[in-house]
Amino acid sequence: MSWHSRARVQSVSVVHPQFDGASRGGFPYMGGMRLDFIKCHGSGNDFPLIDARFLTLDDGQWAAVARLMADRDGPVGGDGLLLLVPGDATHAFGMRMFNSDGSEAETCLNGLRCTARLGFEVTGLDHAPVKLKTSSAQAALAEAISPGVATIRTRAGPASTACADVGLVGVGERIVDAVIPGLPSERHFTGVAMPNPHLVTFVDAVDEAELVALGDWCEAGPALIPARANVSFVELRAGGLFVRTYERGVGLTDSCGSAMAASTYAAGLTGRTAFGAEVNVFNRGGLVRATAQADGMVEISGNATFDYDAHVEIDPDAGTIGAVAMVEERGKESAAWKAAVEALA
Ligand SMILES: N[C@@H](CCC[C@H](N)C(=O)O)C(=O)O
Repeated sequence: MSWHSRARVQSVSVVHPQFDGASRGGFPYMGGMRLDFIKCHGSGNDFPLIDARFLTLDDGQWAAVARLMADRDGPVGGDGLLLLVPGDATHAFGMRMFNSDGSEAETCLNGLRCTARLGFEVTGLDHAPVKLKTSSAQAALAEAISPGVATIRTRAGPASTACADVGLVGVGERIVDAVIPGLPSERHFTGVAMPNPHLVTFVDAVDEAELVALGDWCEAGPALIPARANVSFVELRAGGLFVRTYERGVGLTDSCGSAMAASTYAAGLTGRTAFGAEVNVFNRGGLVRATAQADGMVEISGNATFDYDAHVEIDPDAGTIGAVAMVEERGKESAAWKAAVEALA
């Protein structure tokens, strides 16, 4: 497949010696660093993606980089930051994901497709288990969902409905299609951990103002759900689901992969769709194809589009970011995804 060509592997150069593992720790911090990145998206969920396998920033610095690079009013913008990181004995590589508020998520399934694509490019593999923050997922190159669209299939799970996993406190063992006592909503929700926390409700029509109000309420980290949650309103549509998500640490997004996985699993669990059947999951950014199994495993096929390559000067300690220096626009890929979305409309 043309998109799998190993044409261009990003080299990430760090200008300041403090961020070179060899010289770290003894020098006063005098300035910033140059970070090379790929601006990518999965189903409209967009991120700067950095090959961080050889970088040694600490967690606080990565959180600062995420806030600077994913700031919608800043020079890059995105729903968060993706890092391709080293694997271990059983994973060829790994992924870390920071939300735009700097918090680190357990997973990001739209981001996983993009990160896996880069991981495949730098390792030459075409499938691999990928190490996530607290779990593992499978990823593989897949047949293009539309001409010219780089496509990755992922398998993640098992999804869990245990409140202890979802982070719901004081409401019993599980919430499946039920009112959640203490949540300011009369709707019936299903709590799902993918393993990041999701609250999913099926609605006749998405009311964005209501979704945002509820998402904002969860963002405050109330006693009911102190680690917060991603909240999704889901419509059953001919041929599939339409998912609208307020993401933890981000806000309203064009799409959220783990929310689409959680919604597909919740739809199967509540008999709205059949386990084992492939479902089209539509969102504001396009669509993915998802299959949930009764054992909680969820497979998703979708785009991993690289829009451009660039670099930026950043000083995470001072909280400053410079202008984006464009290296290469990947216009054909962006156009192929645009055409795919238009064909759906
Ligand atoms: N966009 C992601 C999910 C990102 C993490 C989420 N906001 C969280 O904090 O759990 C996806 O595609 O799954």
